[in-house]
Amino acid sequence: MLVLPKGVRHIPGFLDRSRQEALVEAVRHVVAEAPLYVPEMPKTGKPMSVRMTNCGALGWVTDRELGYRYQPEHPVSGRPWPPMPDILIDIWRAVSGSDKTPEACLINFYSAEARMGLHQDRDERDLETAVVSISLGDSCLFRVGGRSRGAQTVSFRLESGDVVVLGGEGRLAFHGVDRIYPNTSTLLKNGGRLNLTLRRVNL
Ligand SMILES: O=C(O)CCC(=O)C(=O)O
Ligand SMILES: [Fe+2]
Repeated sequence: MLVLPKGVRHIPGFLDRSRQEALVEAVRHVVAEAPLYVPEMPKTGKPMSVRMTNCGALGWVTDRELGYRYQPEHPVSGRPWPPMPDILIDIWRAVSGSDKTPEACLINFYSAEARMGLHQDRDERDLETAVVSISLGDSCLFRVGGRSRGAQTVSFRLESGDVVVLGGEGRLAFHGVDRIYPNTSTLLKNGGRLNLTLRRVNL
């Protein structure tokens, strides 16, 4: 049996197909207002392999000059992020264990070749409230470990409709996406994987 690090919760199949479809529709509206863009790593300017956008009051962005941060506007269009759809707030209420409302939803789009290296989510002022992560579309191999980079990690598949909660001792767990499994879902017409992470940013 797979033992997850303390505070890391995997909820397989949390969203049924019709809620997944509703969420994809909501993401389409967000992306129409706030297009996916290619984020750059701090200092090197190396492009990340995922494309990103956000909804909610604040969005997580990165570029060479200013690095990782939250800001209220899209870095390319300069416009405010679209509001957070109610369906996301409902999911947050159901699983986050927090009375506060999420301020940020980062939307990551992974094509077949995209990955995300092992990292901690620590650009928030609030490092206590859980991070809630929703997977849609193609499956991926997700890896999660402890609070130090060198700690042992476990890997498992995330499928469309799964939710992962990083809370409590798991809030600062290192995690990443090692690979996408192409053509494993029919949810997104053109394939790929969407990941939505809901976060509280300010205390
Ligand atoms: O795609 C995922 O499942 C994880 C995304 C992630 O870790 C992040 O956006 O910080
Ligand atoms: Fe993360």
